[in-house]
Parts: sequence; structure tokens; C-alpha cells
Amino acid sequence: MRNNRQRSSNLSFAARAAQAPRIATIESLDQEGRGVTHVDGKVIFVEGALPFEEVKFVSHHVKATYELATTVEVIKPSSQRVTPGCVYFGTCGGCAMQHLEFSAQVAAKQRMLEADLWHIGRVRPEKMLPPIQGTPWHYRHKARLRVRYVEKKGGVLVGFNEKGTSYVTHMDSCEVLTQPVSDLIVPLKALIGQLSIKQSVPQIELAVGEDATVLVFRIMEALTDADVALLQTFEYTYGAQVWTQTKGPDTVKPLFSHGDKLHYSLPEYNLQYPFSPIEFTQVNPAINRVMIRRAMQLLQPQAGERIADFFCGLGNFTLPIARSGASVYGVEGAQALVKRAVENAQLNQVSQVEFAESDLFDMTTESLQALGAFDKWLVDPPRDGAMALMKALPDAEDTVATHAPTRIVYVSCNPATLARDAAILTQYKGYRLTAAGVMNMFPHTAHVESIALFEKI
Ligand SMILES: C[S@@+](CC[C@H](N)C(=O)[O-])C[C@H]1O[C@@H](n2cnc3c(N)ncnc32)[C@H](O)[C@@H]1O
Ligand code: SF4
Repeated sequence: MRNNRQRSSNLSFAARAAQAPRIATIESLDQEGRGVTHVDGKVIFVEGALPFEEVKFVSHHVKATYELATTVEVIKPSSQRVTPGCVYFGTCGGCAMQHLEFSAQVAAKQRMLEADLWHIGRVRPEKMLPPIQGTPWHYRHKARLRVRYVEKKGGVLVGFNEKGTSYVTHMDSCEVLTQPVSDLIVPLKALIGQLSIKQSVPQIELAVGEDATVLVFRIMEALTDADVALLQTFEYTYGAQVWTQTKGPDTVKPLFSHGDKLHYSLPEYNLQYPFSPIEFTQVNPAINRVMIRRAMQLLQPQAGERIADFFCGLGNFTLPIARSGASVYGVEGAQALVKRAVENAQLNQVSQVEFAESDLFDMTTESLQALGAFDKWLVDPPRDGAMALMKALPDAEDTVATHAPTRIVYVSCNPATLARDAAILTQYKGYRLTAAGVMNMFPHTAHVESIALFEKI
């Protein structure tokens, strides 16, 4: 009893001590863009601090093995520290790295990729590819904006969540959304404030195509005639199409049935991609074009080859691969995207493609063999990676199996799962990791997008 009491009073003393400002030198950046330091052997993640800086910080979460802290003063700033370009940086959870010079962000992401490949996958790429980077601002063509009616904050909030909370940021603009969409935030707040159902609009999904912008209002109650009139005036005034979603994805539809369709294009391959606002498309179309060019350079598709595009979505890589003359088999888990990919192939008159709907997390050696042999693979999985697919490949010592591709180009949005899958490929399946590199698809966030080439030994 006495010991317990003593331990709890010691703990609260430790917690109190941790809440007093302390000083430390930052060692590195973590996967979320926070500074990392160690004090008395305990790791501390310091929001707002950069490597090599001396900072004064205060902990707000004290655990036995780690602490979460916030910078209260930068005593010795990094030479790479810059003034954030957005006034909401620090409060808004949408960005994590605006205080770090842009090219240093890309270098930090490359270090994160190399660290994961080594620490998780025990593999180093034979060659690091030059990073792919584009414009740092106003690149974002897809986003989900939260909406909240908060009377005491003066009405409706429209924006991203505040960092680490479920509160909506009090914001009037955004430096990473396209400029026309950023300019819509204030009018959207005014619009929703006038709706009879202003407390029943939890989010707006936005999608920007080359000729159209669509705002999908999630609505939990029926619109009145007066609401519809207000939304129509908004669409007419600002040129952004108003769509609604009442329940599941199949209830997404335009409120007023007119206007150009959403689409993006890949001029290098003479391809057009119509898409629906809630279908997966890459958020940064400029980087997408460069990424596809890089993927083609690594894959080297040739006429006469048979190539698989796993996690193919609406055919973003499938159709450019097919333009080489190779025949391509695209596999995707979402039925709507498979349908869209088939339509896109027809629209672009690409004939030597086939698409199939399948859950690739359930892939087995037998189901992979049943697809027939492929010369090469392109793999672009979600954050969970493609472990089942990698495990389904024949083992390195299996010299009889014929379905092992000579090249695998792996596009990844999560370096940790890429590294795990790289370990399978290099340790068990007889592949070398011949090249890897980062693509700054999401500037100012800590999100690391990368591409890797595996070649059969
Ligand atoms: C990162 S996206 C890539 C899509 C496409 N390659 C592109 O560039 O637009 C990942 C895709 O994997 C699909 N997906 C997610 N889980 C899946 C699963 N278990 N089986 C098959 N596809 C899946 C998603 O629907 C999405 O289209
Ligand atoms: S997401 Fe937009 S509003 Fe939020 S910090 Fe980034 S630029 Fe600013």
C-alpha cells in the first residue's frame, strides 16, 4: 500500500516535471514530421522542432517509454527553418513540415524511405533515383473538408481537423488546395450557415478535374426548397458543381444535372480519364504525370509482353503500359473502379487490356498461378501494402515455376509496408532491389510516396 502510494506520488512528480519547460537538441525527424530527442534515455517527440535545433519544449503526454511535446521556444534554429507559408500551420492538421525548407523536406522523406528499407527490410537500394518534385503550393486536387456548426465560434467552420484533435480548424483559406478551391472556403461557410440543415452537413468531398470542380455535400437530412435555391445560386455564382451524398457511395449524384464531367489527361500517352468525385485518383495530377513517366522508364514495357497492373484503380498505369504494345491485365478490388477502367480503355481505344475485380489481400500461390504467367508487374497498393501478393510468388529456389516476373515496379504510399514487402522479395523470392526513390506527391505533409524497382536475379 505504502509503495503504491509512493509510486503514484513519484509519477505525478515526474509528470509535473515533464510539463515544466526543458531544453534539448533535436536528433532527427520522425515519420510524422516531429523532432526526435532523448532525455535520460527516454524518447521525446517534439512538435515544431527540426534536426540539430536547440529548443525549449513542454511535454503534454507523458508515458513510461516516450513523451509527446510541443516546442515553446527555438533557441538555436536550423539553417533549414523557414517561415511557414500558411497562417494556419501549427493549428491545422493538414500539414506537418511547412517550417522546413522545401528541398530539405524532400531530403527528409528520402532519409525516411532509406531508414525503413534498412531497419524493416534489411535492404539497401543499389541506386537511389533522383526525387520527383513539383510545385510546393496549391497542388491538391482531392480533399475531404470537415464541416461543423459551432455557434460560439461565430457559425460554420469548413476545413481540415486541427492537429491531433477532431475539432475543425478555424480557417478561411488553404495554401495546398488549388487556389480556386481555397477561395471557396469563405463562401462555403456563408452558404452552409444559411441552410436549414446547417447542423447536418458533416463534410464536403472535393474533386478538381481539368474542366470541372465538384463539391459533394454529405447531407444527413433532406434539403428544403429554400436550401436547393441557395445551392443553385452558389453553383451558378462560383462555377463549382454541387453534388450530394445522402447515404452510401451509390447515393453520390449531382444536385443539378449539368456541367462538364470530371476528367484528367495524360497528354504524353494521349489518354483521357473521366472519373467520379469519390473514386480514387491521385491527388497531385502534375506529379502523377511525372510518376507515370518514371514507372514506364523502370518497367520498360515492350510490345509482345504480358504485364500485370495490380491495384490498378481506373487504369492510371494500365493504359500507359498498354500504349507500348504490351498486353496488360489490371486487377482492382473496387467494383466501380473496374467498371470505370473498362470504360476508360474503350474511350481511349486501348484494346489489349483486360480488367478483373479481385481482393488482392487474399492472393495465394494457386490463385496467382491461375492468372497465367506475366513478364512484368506494376504494383500500386494502398497503405497496407501487398504482402499476400509478394508471398504468392514462387520461392527463389523454385526453378520449375514459370510465373515469376522479371521486373516488379512497386509504387508505394507507405515506406514501412514497402520495406516489409521488399524483405519478402529480396530474402525469399530471388529479387534484387535495384533502384528506389521518393516522389513528393504531398508537399508539406510527412506523407512519403515512393517507387522501387525489383529485378529477378
Ligand atoms: C494507391 S491506389 C492506386 C490506384 C491506381 N493504380 C492509380 O494510380 O490511380 C490503390 C488501389 O488499390 C485498391 N485496393 C485497395 N485494397 C484492395 C484489395 N484488397 N484488393 C484489390 N484492390 C485493392 C483501391 O481501390 C485503389 O484503387
Ligand atoms: S492544409 Fe492548408 S490550411 Fe492546413 S496547414 Fe496546410 S496549407 Fe494551411
